[in-house]
Amino acid sequence: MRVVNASQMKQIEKNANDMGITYYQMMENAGMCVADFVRKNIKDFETKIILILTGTGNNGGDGFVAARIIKKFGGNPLIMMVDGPPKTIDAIKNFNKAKDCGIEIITFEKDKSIPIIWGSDAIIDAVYGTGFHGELNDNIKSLFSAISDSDAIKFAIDIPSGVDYSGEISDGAFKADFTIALDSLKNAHMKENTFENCGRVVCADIGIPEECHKI
Ligand SMILES: NC(=O)C1=CN([C@@H]2O[C@H](COP(=O)(O)OP(=O)(O)OC[C@H]3O[C@@H](n4cnc5c(N)ncnc54)[C@H](OP(=O)(O)O)[C@@H]3O)[C@@H](O)[C@H]2O)[C@@H](O)CC1
Ligand SMILES: [K+]
Repeated sequence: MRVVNASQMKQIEKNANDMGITYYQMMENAGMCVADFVRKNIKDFETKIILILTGTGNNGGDGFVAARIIKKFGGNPLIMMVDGPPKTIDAIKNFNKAKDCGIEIITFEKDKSIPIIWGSDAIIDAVYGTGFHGELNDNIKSLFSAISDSDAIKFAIDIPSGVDYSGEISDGAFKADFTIALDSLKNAHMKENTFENCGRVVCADIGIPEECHKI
């Protein structure tokens, strides 16, 4: 079992990119793994509303890809941007692709968005991954609190938002039933105190060759 910190993960991704597996391709593979895992873990997948919460970084980018592939699989994705529009190049490209394939994309608004939470059968957290630091803002805390009270099945991409890669948990962090760690486990997945946030952790192969892990 491989466990890495955030800078080691960045180096592994850089090694892969240098070998020709681009960051964009890794994001595509990550979103595919998430969509496939979600499809296999939701009963009557095609009939369910799947809400994807996205942030502004590459974790959000993975979420845009997952939404597009969920739709391709015959599912019903709805994207909610909780921190504004994407800012990284690859996430912007995947935001545009999600929009172009007709997925509804809405912006989180405190109070107004809560009924959407109640109407969702599954929720995918693609707000923050290894780039998270500090504390969650109050709007996101209130959103995650409503989600914790809902019956939706909850998935986190890479790391539950509000937990940093080392395992520090900020107040109000996302509580997942499943966390899909990308390529390698991070220190956060190994800490006993993060169990309530991570739920069951699975590690997804996002196409990074074995030799890229020699760091
Ligand atoms: N590298 C790759 O090629 C691949 C990476 N992959 C994926 O990317 C993820 C890492 O992506 P990432 O580095 O873009 O960081 P991410 O976690 O999306 O968040 C950054 C944003 O959040 C913001 N922010 C942070 N804390 C905050 C706070 N408390 N409150 C508010 N905002 C806060 C932060 O702001 P800033 O720190 O710049 O001020 C920035 O805007 C990784 O986990 C995996 O899922 C895969 O696609 C495979 C290929
Ligand atoms: K996340």
